[in-house]
Amino acid sequence: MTRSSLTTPPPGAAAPAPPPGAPLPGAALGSHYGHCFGCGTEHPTGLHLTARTPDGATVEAEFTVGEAHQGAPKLAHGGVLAAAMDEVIGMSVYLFHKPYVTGRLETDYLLPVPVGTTLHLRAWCNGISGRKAYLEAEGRIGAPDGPVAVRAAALFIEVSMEHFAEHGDLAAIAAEHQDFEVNP
Ligand SMILES: CCCCC/C=C\C/C=C\C/C=C\C/C=C\CCCC(=O)SCCNC(=O)CCNC(=O)[C@H](O)C(C)(C)COP(=O)(O)OP(=O)(O)OC[C@H]1O[C@@H](n2cnc3c(N)ncnc32)[C@H](O)[C@@H]1OP(=O)(O)O
Repeated sequence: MTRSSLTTPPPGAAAPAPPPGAPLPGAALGSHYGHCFGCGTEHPTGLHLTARTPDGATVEAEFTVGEAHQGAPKLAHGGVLAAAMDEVIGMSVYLFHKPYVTGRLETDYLLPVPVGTTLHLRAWCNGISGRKAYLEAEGRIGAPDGPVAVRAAALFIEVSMEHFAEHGDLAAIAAEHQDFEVNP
C-alpha cells in the first residue's frame, strides 16, 4: 500500500480490545443506517454491503460490481470502489463502538475490476491515537485469497453524537441505534 504519513499510525498506537457490547467474533454487523449508500437496506441504488467480523477485530464483506457501478464500459468506477472501501473501513472502526467519520481516504487501484466481479473486502485497524484511528482495507477478486485489485488506507476521526445532531439528522440515526446516547 502506498500510504501517506497522515494514514500511518504513530509509534506506539495500538488497536484497543473491543469494548463490552461490541460485536462478538462471527457476528453479522448489520446496517448502521437504512439509507446509507454503502450498507443501507432501504437505499434503492446503494451498494448493499453486508459485513461480518470473523474474529472481533477485522471486518469482511463481499461486493459484486453491477451495471450501475460502471466507469468505463463494463469496468467498475474507481469512486464506487472507494465508497465500498470507505464503508467496510467504517464498519471495522465501529467494532470499537464509538462514532467515527472519515477524515482521509487513500486508495490504490491495482487491477481493473470488470462488471460481474465479486470483490472480497477486508478491513482492519492498525492503531488508535487519541481521536484518530488508522485503518486499512483490501479488495480481492473472486475469492478471499484472490488477487488484490484495490487497497485503501484511512484516517478516521472520533466525533461525538452531537456531530450528527449539528450537521445531519441525529434522530434518524438514534431511531436505529438505541445503544448510542447523545450525552453518555
Ligand atoms: C456515517 C454515519 C455514522 C452514524 C454514527 C452512528 C452510529 C455509529 C454506528 C455505526 C457506524 C458504522 C459504520 C460506518 C460505516 C461507514 C461510514 C462511512 C464514513 C463516512 O463516509 S463519514 C462522511 C465523510 N466524512 C465527513 O463528513 C467528515 C467531515 N469532516 C469533519 O466533520 C471534521 O473535519 C472532522 C470531524 C473530521 C474533524 O474536525 P474536528 O474539528 O472535530 O477536529 P480537528 O479538525 O481538530 O481534527 C482532529 C485531529 O484530526 C486531524 N485531522 C482531521 N481531519 C484530517 C484530515 N482530513 N487529514 C489529516 N488529519 C486530519 C487534525 O489535524 C487533528 O489532529 P491533531 O489533534 O493531531 O491536531
